[in-house]
Amino acid sequence: MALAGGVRVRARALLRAGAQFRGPVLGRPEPAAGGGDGTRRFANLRVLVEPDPAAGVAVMKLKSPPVNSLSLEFMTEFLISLEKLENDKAFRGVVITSDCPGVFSAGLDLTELCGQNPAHYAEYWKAVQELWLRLFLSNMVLVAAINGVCPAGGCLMALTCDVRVLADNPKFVIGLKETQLGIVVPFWLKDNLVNTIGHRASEHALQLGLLFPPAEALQVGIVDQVVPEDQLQSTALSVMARWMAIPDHARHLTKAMMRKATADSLIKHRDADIQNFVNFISRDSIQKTLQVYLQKLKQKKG
Ligand SMILES: CCCCCCC/C=C/C(=O)SCCNC(=O)CCNC(=O)[C@H](O)C(C)(C)COP(=O)(O)OP(=O)(O)OC[C@H]1O[C@@H](n2cnc3c(N)ncnc32)[C@H](O)[C@@H]1OP(=O)(O)O
Repeated sequence: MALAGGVRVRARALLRAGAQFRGPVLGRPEPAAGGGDGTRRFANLRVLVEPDPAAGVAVMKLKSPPVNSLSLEFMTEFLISLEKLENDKAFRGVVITSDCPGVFSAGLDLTELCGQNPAHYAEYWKAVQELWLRLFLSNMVLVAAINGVCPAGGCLMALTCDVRVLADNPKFVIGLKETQLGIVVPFWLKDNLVNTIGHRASEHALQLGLLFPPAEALQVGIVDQVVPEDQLQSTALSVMARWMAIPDHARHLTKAMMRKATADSLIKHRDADIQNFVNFISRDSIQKTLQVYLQKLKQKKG
C-alpha cells in the first residue's frame, strides 16, 4: 500500500527540506555505512533505524523528545522509514521501541489538536489513519518492545503490532485513556482493541479509560509478555526469530486475512471518519478540555 496523497506530499516536502538520512537509502544497494560499525544504520530526525540485514530485521527507535508525541512531522518520518523497510526485500521484521527514556509514546500530539483550523485537523487525522493502516497492514512481522509509558496514541501504535513485549516497570502503563480526556476512540481503534483483548474487557478498558500496569496488562492480554527491563530487547529479538522461522508468504497472507475486515471498515469510511474527527475536535467544549489538560501538563514541573 502506497502512502496516501496528503502524507506523500508531506513526505516529499520533508525530504526536500532535508530530513537527514545518515547512511544509505534502503532498497538501493550501497556499501556499508553508519557509525563505522559495518551496519546500514540510517536515521531521519525523529526515527532511528538500526537494520540487521543478515537477520532480516530492523529496530526502529522512536526518538522525538521529550515524549515521542505523534506530531505530523514525526508520523511522516516514521512512515518514510517504514516504507523503506517494507520495500526492501532484505527486511521481514521490525522491532519498534523508544529512544526516549521512560516513554514509548505519549500519543497524539496535543498541540496539533488545540487551536488549529479544520484543514489542519483533517490533515492531521488523515496522517493518524495512515499511520494505523500502514502498521496494521504491514507485511512484515512487527514486534513492539515497549520500554516506557504507552497511553492512547502510543497504545494505538503498539496495538497494530503482531506481538507486544512490555518492560516490567510499574510506571510503564499501557491503554486507551481517551475517555479520561473527554474524547472517544475512533471505531477502528476500538475494533483493534476488541480483536486483541475481547469485547467485554474492551468495554471496561475503553469506558473507564484504563491504563494497565505490567501485571494487569499481561492478565488482560493487551501485551503478550512482560520481562525485566534489561531483557526487553533480547526478548523482542528472540520473539522475532520465532516468527521469522515461519514461511513469509503463508504468514503474511494469513495476517492479511485476519486483519482485512477491520482495516476495510476504515478504508471504506475514511472521509467520513475524518469529517467526524474534525467536527468533534473543533467543538468549543473539547478544545477547552484539551487546552486545560495541556496547560496542566506544562505546569506539572513548575
Ligand atoms: C474522535 C476524536 C478522538 C480521537 C482520539 C484518538 C486516540 C488517541 C488520543 C491521544 O493520543 S490523546 C493524547 C493522550 N496522551 C496523554 O494524555 C499523555 C500526556 N502526557 C503524559 O501523561 C506525560 O507527559 C507522560 C507521557 C507520562 C510523560 O511524563 P514526563 O513527566 O516524562 O513528561 P512531561 O513533563 O509530562 O512532558 C514533557 C513535555 O512534553 C509535553 N507533552 C506530554 N505529552 C504530550 C502530548 N501528548 N502532546 C504534546 N505535548 C505533550 C508536556 O507538555 C511537556 O512539555 P513542556 O512542559 O516541556 O513544554
